[in-house]
Amino acid sequence: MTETLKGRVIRQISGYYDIAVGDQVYRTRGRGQLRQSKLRPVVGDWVAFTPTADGHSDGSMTQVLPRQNALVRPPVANVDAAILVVAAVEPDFSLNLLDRFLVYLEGKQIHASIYLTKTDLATPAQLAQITTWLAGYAEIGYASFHSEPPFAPATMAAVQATFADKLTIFTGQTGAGKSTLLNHLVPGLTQATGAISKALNRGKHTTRTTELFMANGGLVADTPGFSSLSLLDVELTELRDRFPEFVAVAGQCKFRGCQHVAEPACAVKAAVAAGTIMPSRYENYLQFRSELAGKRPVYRKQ
Ligand SMILES: Nc1nc2c(ncn2[C@@H]2O[C@H](COP(=O)(O)OP(=O)(O)OP(=O)(O)O)[C@@H](O)[C@H]2O)c(=O)[nH]1
Ligand SMILES: [Zn+2]
Repeated sequence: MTETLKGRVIRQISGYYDIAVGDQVYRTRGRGQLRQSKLRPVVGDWVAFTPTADGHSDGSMTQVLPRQNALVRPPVANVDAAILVVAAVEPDFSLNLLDRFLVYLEGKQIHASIYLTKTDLATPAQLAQITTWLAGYAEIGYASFHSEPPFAPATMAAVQATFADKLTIFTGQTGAGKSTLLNHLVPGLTQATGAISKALNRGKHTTRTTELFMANGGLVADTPGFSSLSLLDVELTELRDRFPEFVAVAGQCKFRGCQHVAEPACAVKAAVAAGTIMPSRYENYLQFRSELAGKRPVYRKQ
């Protein structure tokens, strides 16, 4: 009788699931009752499985354990942390897009850190403006990193130090520099990816999805394919809860259900007027609200 082990799906490829238990990786297939259950395993899932006697090939996965959270595009479960990669220029820095990503991640109970790329391409004036903004985000609780010149060892070490015992995703706009940054943070990552694809590609069609990499005692994932259109996945009345600095003062609003829009004696509006909440955050809140109000309730049917 083989024992049942618990591990974490780090890669899904051509019908196989690679499961990490510490540093050891087991290749498994989903089995009977798992196939019947509706819950399909994704990377990041904690699962139960029985390895074969040699421990390395064709074990069977029997159970997907409950998830703490799950991203849909791309599918990743049990995400602890996110590094939101934003470029200073090319593509242009956008507070609106930054807030959109943060709102999305807050919905998954993920408080992101921000990494500013392409500092070498920005003018000193642009950099000064952006770092002032980022100081405002740090006060909300969104720490940020940036490096001049790019990828300085001290900055890389500071980011790597956040990885331990966590699953961290790298997300952000296409072209912001996620993959480039990850290659600096996880040396050998490109080669490892190539080696895995080659080992599995026995002349058959190979499907690859997001993959988790072991780094500094944790797991990291690149997440390509995020579209800004899909980021506002929230009910209109719940949007306010995704702005931590609003939540922090909302207890002082006169009305319990205050949406911080037209209500009198609103502590959020008072804080914006006093300069303790960034005006751009409040403006983006209002803009997201009007976008959500204009949406047809396609998700509310069931
Ligand atoms: N000058 C400069 N170029 C950079 C920097 N970071 C990334 N790039 C370049 O920006 C381009 C896009 O970088 P990627 O790492 O592919 O961006 P990505 O976010 O992974 O993009 P997607 O895979 O499309 O989501 C590449 O040509 C990189 O070489 C930087 O700090 N400075
Ligand atoms: Zn209010």
